[in-house]
Amino acid sequence: MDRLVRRASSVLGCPLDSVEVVGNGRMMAKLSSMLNNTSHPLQDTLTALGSSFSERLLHPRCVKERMDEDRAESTVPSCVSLKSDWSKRALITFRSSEEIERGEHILSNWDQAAPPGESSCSQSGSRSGDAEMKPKQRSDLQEVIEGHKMSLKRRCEHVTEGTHEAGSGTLLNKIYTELYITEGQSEEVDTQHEVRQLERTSKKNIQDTPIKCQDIFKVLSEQQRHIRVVLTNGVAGVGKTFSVQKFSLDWAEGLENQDISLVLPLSCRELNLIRDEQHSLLSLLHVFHPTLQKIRAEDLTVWKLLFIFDGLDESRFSLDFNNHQLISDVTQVSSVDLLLVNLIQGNLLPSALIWITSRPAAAHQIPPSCVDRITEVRGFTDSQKEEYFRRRFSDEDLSKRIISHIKASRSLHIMCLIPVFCWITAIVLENMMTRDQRGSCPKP
Ligand SMILES: Nc1ncnc2c1ncn2[C@@H]1O[C@H](COP(=O)(O)OP(=O)(O)OP(=O)(O)O)[C@@H](O)[C@H]1O
Repeated sequence: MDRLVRRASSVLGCPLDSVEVVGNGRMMAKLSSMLNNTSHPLQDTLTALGSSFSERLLHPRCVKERMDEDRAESTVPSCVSLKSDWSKRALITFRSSEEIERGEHILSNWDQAAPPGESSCSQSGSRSGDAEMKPKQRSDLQEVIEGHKMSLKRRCEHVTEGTHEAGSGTLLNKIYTELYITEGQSEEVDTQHEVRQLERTSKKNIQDTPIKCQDIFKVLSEQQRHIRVVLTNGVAGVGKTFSVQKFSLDWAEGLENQDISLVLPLSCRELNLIRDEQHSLLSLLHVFHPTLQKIRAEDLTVWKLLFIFDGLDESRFSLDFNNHQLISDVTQVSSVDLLLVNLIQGNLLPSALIWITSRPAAAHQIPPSCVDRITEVRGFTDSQKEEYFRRRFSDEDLSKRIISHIKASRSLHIMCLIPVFCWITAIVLENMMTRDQRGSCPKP
């Protein structure tokens, strides 16, 4: 760190005892190695971190002016903060997650630009203590991510349907059938008979924009901005939890959304169990994802996280988005509903992605101003229904018979729009068609 201070003081043109650099450990290691690289001045890289940042930090004259200005205003700027003996020391702080993230990004690009096998440290001929820490830290973090992926894979690869014991069920990938999901949602309140409602839902509207489950956080057109919060609606049994499970499994298996560092599913029903407890966001993660015990508060601010709150309709929390205490520190202990509100509003971990699933009647709990994309799980199209039964039964003849039986019954065919009805139908018809009960098979 001394070495870093010495180099910073010479680049900033300030006396040695007037500079102190504090911040995220990984960032420090990076800065340290940059400073050792004389061919890559600090100014260039820090300038890229943003104008307000660079104005305050970079130009020695600005630093001096800011020191005087800030002393006069006695306010603490976002990047250069003052200690009580400010007249003597400039404290350079990487405080907000955005600054750190932007810095990390730029610095890692810079790392990649270096000739292979030639780190900034090796160019200077020596390694600082901080820089030596870096690979170790990085591999520790990578280990945590890999451990979490393995644990999530174990949790998601088997599905439990009906009254099966948890974990005893079938492989998700064997029975998972693609669902029809659209961007936006149907707004009208339906007063029709349920079967009629389903019939109408099953007819595709030309204005519906289909979206794949794995793409819900992707910017898909030029008009769209960064998608931080996604709210997915869908009626009972339509496949919201299955979608969450498939999304998580694909991530854990390294197939989709690999730009996300950690996918963190949290079932609202399970969150209810700690409704009366006090937690910090960090301790809450430790409770539901014990493999993450090793992660530290600063890791949460630099990683790209995705929190999934599945089944908002089952939540017993009262989420008050208008009148609440502000929480921005992942170690601050508070009630769980406060943590949820601050996370969803972006006060806590502003760069974290949030996915909430809900039955339509409960979705209004999230203010539209917090939501960047609404999607709706609509169930199975006709071809997806058939695909479902083909996947479910390895006996091709049986699946053919079941499909033609369903097609022959208008109401059964319509009801199979909802996957849970497909499951019930599959169980009942398999039982009737495979046992010697053909005579009692329900007539279409
Ligand atoms: N994509 C799918 N592929 C195969 N089966 C599915 C799929 N989606 C749902 N199912 C079947 O439907 C059942 C209900 O699905 P799921 O639990 O995901 O519904 P949900 O929308 O979360 O319902 P709820 O609102 O009641 O929680 C599953 O147990 C499974 O049998």
